Amino acid sequence: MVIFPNAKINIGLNIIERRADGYHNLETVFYPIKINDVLEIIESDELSFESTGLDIPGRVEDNLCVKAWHMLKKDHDVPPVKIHLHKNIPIGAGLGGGSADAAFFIRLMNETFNLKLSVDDMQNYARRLGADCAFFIESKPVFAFEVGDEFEAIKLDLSAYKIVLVMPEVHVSTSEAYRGVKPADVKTSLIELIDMPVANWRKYIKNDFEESVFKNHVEIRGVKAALYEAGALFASMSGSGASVFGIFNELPDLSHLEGENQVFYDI
Ligand SMILES: C[C@](O)(CO)[C@H](O)COP(=O)(O)OP(=O)(O)OC[C@H]1O[C@@H](n2ccc(N)nc2=O)[C@H](O)[C@@H]1O
Ligand SMILES: Nc1ncnc2c1ncn2[C@@H]1O[C@H](COP(=O)(O)OP(=O)(O)OP(=O)(O)O)[C@@H](O)[C@H]1O
Repeated sequence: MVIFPNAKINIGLNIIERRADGYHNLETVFYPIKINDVLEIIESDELSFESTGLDIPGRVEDNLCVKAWHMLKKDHDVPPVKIHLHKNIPIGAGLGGGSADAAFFIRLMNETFNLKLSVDDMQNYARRLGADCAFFIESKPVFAFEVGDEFEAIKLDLSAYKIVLVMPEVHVSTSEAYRGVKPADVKTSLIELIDMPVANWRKYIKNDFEESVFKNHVEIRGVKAALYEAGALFASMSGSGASVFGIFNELPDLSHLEGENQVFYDI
């Protein structure tokens, strides 16, 4: 069976406090976008993993799909599978690609082997693999809090707009990005701000990672400025970077950015 894990963007990201376990409490809005990997599992005699498309750094045994299989195997009588992942979602982009693969792998195993896991069960498994992972079980727009794995549904529909994403030739490590931020409480929660018209977001909605990440990677700041110059109503880095998205009324011409960056139109 084949499934198509999708990426996310973060619309606003407030890092509120550092926790005793080293993680951070935050608030953000996760919004699913149409950049997809392709993930297939076939029942087999032994567990195997192969990938095509973008190179995935790290060892196969650390791939989140493989980790997800071992985690499920502990609690359920599931057979070995041959896993094929075609990787399209840029890595180190703040798009949650690895987390999406893991969550969609859990969904695929649940369906294929009739594990009868509820959405809650699957989210609980997903949270064990990464803070971002649980969102991808349903992959619907949500306001997220705690470490980014508790949710409140929101009615955010950006389908009337054109979303464009620019991925510079830079990778940003998530843990390094967290180390660069000084957590602070917020005056008005993002769950209220997100209800404003998109054209007002620029004034009020921010991503706390931008300040420190832009300091180390000026080219990312340049991409954000270029999106506003091209007419974006709102532009922001996603998650801990390096990708930057823009929300437009009409598709912009970003051919001047295409040389040094990968540009995804209408995602
Ligand atoms: C930046 C975001 O993408 C925003 O949505 C996420 O917070 C990152 O989520 P993720 O990649 O699933 O994160 P994990 O794989 O769980 O953790 C990677 C590293 O990020 C840091 N981390 C992550 C999430 C969080 N709420 N606080 C943290 O401090 C920790 O240092 C952790 O070691
Ligand atoms: N299936 C996978 N796809 C991509 N990376 C994976 C996968 N499994 C494990 N990883 C590891 O996770 C690291 C980061 O992956 P990912 O693409 O999720 O990062 P990101 O774009 O920064 O996302 P996030 O929004 O979660 O910060 C990679 O460097 C890789 O070593």
